[in-house]
Amino acid sequence: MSEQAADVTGVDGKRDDDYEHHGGFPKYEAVTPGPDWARFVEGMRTLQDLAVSVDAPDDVVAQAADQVEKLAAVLTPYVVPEGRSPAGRTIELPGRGSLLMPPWHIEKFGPDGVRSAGEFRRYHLGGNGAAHGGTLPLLFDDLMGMIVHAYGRPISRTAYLHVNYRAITPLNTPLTVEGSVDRVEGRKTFITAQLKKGDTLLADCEALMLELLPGQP
Ligand SMILES: CCCCCCCCCCCC(=O)SCCNC(=O)CCNC(=O)[C@H](O)C(C)(C)COP(=O)(O)OP(=O)(O)OC[C@H]1O[C@@H](n2cnc3c(N)ncnc32)[C@H](O)[C@@H]1OP(=O)(O)O
Repeated sequence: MSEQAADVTGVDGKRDDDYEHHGGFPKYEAVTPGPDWARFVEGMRTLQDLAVSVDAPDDVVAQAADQVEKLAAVLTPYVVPEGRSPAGRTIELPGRGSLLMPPWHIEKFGPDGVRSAGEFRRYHLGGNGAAHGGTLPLLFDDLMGMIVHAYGRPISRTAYLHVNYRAITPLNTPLTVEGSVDRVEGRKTFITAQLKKGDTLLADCEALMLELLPGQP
């Protein structure tokens, strides 16, 4: 697994020297894991989809439960502290290789904004074929974190996230989410973003990201 420092170049092209010691936030570095990590994550995503969509006979569920317990036993010895797993740090994988994140891939990442594209899957079902309303703030919040980072701002946390649901967000349909910094006022970074299906606006979001003070968690 190779590690590379995250790009913390600011909008003016200068490195933000405060970046490394802002707040009490752990330092994350992008990684390129071994060849089977992508297959493992995608397999786990398929399992997540199946876990919320099957109605199997008891003996099949028992078989599946046995295998899940065996898999957990294989992996448990390798648990590491936050920031050391490839999950969430594998930039080239959908959802950065984290099962928490919807499996979307980053299409644009820079000081002028971040765009990512992907689909919500069966795992993300809310009701009547639409994505669960809580999955949209998850998508937006993660995007806000990337936008503030790509803009070269010091580590910041979401103070608020205001989501307007404008139309039903379908599953298994290509979508895009894109946002950028509107303005910076001291510790405050104001960001807006939109979720779209083609040209159709599904949801928009405004967030305030607050730069952490030294030692803030
Ligand atoms: C390689 C991969 C990259 C990876 C890059 C990784 C990036 C990580 C991104 C993580 C994003 C997240 O999801 S974070 C998780 C969700 N967020 C959280 O859990 C945050 C919980 N809240 C907090 O910790 C705190 O409230 C803070 C740190 C946000 C703010 O506390 P504070 O520092 O004491 O600030 P405080 O004095 O209250 O406020 C400062 C100023 O902001 C204003 N303010 C504060 N909160 C609000 C609010 N909700 N709405 C309006 N205004 C507000 C105040 O009025 C004040 O304005 P004035 O009087 O100065 O004008």
